[in-house]
Amino acid sequence: MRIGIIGNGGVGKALIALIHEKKEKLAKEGLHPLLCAQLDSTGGIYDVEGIDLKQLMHHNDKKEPLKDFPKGGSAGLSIDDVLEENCLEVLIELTPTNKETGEPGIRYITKALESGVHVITANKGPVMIAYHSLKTLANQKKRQFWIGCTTGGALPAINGGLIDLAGAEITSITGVLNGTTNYILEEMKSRGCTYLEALQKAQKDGIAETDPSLDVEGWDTAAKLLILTNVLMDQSKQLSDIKVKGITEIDQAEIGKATSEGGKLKLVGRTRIEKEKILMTVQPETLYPEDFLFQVDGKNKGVHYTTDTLGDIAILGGASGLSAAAAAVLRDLVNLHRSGCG
Ligand SMILES: NC(=O)C1=CN([C@@H]2O[C@H](COP(=O)(O)OP(=O)(O)OC[C@H]3O[C@@H](n4cnc5c(N)ncnc54)[C@H](OP(=O)(O)O)[C@@H]3O)[C@@H](O)[C@H]2O)C=CC1
Ligand SMILES: N[C@@H](CC=O)C(=O)O
Repeated sequence: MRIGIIGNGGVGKALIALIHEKKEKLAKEGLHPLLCAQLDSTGGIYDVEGIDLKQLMHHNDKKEPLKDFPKGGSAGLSIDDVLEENCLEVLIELTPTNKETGEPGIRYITKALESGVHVITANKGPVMIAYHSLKTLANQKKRQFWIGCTTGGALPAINGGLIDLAGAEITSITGVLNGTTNYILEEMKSRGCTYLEALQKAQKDGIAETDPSLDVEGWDTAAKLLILTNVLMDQSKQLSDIKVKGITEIDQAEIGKATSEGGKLKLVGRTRIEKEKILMTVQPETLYPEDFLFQVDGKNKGVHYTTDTLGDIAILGGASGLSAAAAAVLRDLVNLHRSGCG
């Protein structure tokens, strides 16, 4: 399977390492990913014979830009240059999330699908802004569009909803969907860290967004809630339809109050139907032991669906992390292969 990757940040580098590490396991099910192209914002590498992953990992360890890779590296290499070669079967899109425009992700995904290339993305921007049109384009082109990493990385929230809740109507979605804020709140509670110390730790571990205000102001949770709602409840909501409050004003006193009441403060996203209207909120809430998501601690996340025919379904775990996010992208690649494509 000839693949290309756009983005060589935390997730991109972890994905290269994971594909290399899992080579034999993947080969056992007939999947042989051949990385033919990788791009960042300054250029990239194109090699139709397949980029040597070990050499690329070494290059990444030295923090050298892709354009300086000895075989096939060039400044200014673009997605158009790569797609013109007609070589790729799958494009993996890993550029930063832009919640206002969805760019550059929307542009890259559109170009790839138009060229008949399957797409996997971890980038929430294009999915929250243009999921239905991108999915329609993918269907028209008989190509696949996988988004399993966009709603909590390793947490199988969206694929679980799409595949395992098929045929049921989802009547509400509740999620603790952001590992960074969950981790910050727990560090503040259990270690008495300040908000800023805990945020710096999350940034050091690579789980905070490139722009961490997306995490702490609640926008990452809102983006994931929006994707789950639009995709699983067939809605066309926008970010502006969600009432969003983050954790930036939470202090030790509020955390202490929740603890003394036997609860835990968490950043919770909710979609529910009231009087036939969809209501969506993201805000800090105190959860109690009887809540499905009470046990979601540390960098973990969780989602709770109520449905008409399948009852209550909760999915918990999937701690945020670069390798975990890369593994969620690989999961989509394996499922794409299992579906008979590539
Ligand atoms: N980190 C995590 O745990 C998770 C991340 N995600 C999502 O995955 C995506 C990638 O995350 P992450 O790897 O952490 O992000 P990083 O910021 O670490 O990396 C982003 C990469 O995209 C490249 N890039 C930026 N703009 C462009 C452009 N216009 N054209 C080509 N390449 C570009 C950057 O290149 P350069 O270095 O040259 O600027 C960089 O290599 C994001 O959308 C994020 O929301 C999803 C789940 C979990
Ligand atoms: N910043 C996010 C990473 C994955 O989406 C998080 O903290 O969960």
